[in-house]
Amino acid sequence: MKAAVMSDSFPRNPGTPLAPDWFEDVQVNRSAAERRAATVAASRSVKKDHQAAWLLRAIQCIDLTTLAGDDTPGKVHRLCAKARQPLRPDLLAAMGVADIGLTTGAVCVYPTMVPHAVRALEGSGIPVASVATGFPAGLTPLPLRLAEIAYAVEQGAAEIDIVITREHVLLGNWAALYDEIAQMRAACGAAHMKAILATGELGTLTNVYRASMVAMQAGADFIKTSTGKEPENATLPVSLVMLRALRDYGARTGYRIGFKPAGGLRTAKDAMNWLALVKEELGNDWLRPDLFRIGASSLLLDIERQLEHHVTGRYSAASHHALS
Ligand SMILES: O=C[C@H](O)COP(=O)(O)O
Repeated sequence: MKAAVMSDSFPRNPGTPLAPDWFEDVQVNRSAAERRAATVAASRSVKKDHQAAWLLRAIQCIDLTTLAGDDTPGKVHRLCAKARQPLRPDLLAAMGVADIGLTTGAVCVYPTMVPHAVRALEGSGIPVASVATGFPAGLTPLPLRLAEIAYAVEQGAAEIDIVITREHVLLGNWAALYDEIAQMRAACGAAHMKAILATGELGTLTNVYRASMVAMQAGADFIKTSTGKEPENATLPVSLVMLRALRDYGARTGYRIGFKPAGGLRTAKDAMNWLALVKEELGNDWLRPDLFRIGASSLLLDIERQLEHHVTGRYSAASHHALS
């Protein structure tokens, strides 16, 4: 099946041999990370038109997601229609951006929903991302997890969001973690791989740094915080640690890795905080869909309401908006 692909505007991370000396001595100080994250959120002062421009950028970076047990082809079709046209044409016109072809960064679904999403997005250039590898817990045998990746790719997914075995991190079994992620990367082939660390289940920020580094050494194209199903999802301190890890990896190897916070990001203010954090840590260059995604099922709804308020001076009820 023909599918959109993530643009390869820079060389893809090939990975490195496992190098524990890049991370074993690292100890992350939680209160320092929390202080720094709070400073970035508090110092953010983007207003009016500038804020609208940032929210449009956030939309371009959303992986518009549905990962629910009651997903149906119809629901996926509606989600894809929203991905093609995330904002009402009158709002786009009022902001002077009717001609930019605004879409979300991708649509993210379960493997059996991939063909429906590929069909609904045909011709749009919007890639389909599929979770795989026994999402969300990842506790199925490795051959089945690899076969699931192959299935999703075969159905047309251009991006695969894998989950890691948390046990390997909690036991410090870096070789096992590296080996499974490297095999997953091989199974992805040309599809880009986002490695979900499920940071809410890794115990410490030091583990978050170490797991991030192993995932990148094993060839991850993106590192992603959460599945949206853990008790603690994306947080700013966790994201800060992951951004530092990918900055360190880039300094050592020259490769650029993408970052995807996901889970619990629901408000325009959340989107602004994460954009500000990425900008502060990595610069404006990183605020583009091939290096930054926000995984979210309901964030678009609030961004749409805020932009409507920006244009009209009024808020509409959430129920007036199509599925976001
Ligand atoms: O990968 C994306 C997440 O599953 C979305 O989580 P959310 O439903 O909390 O936005």
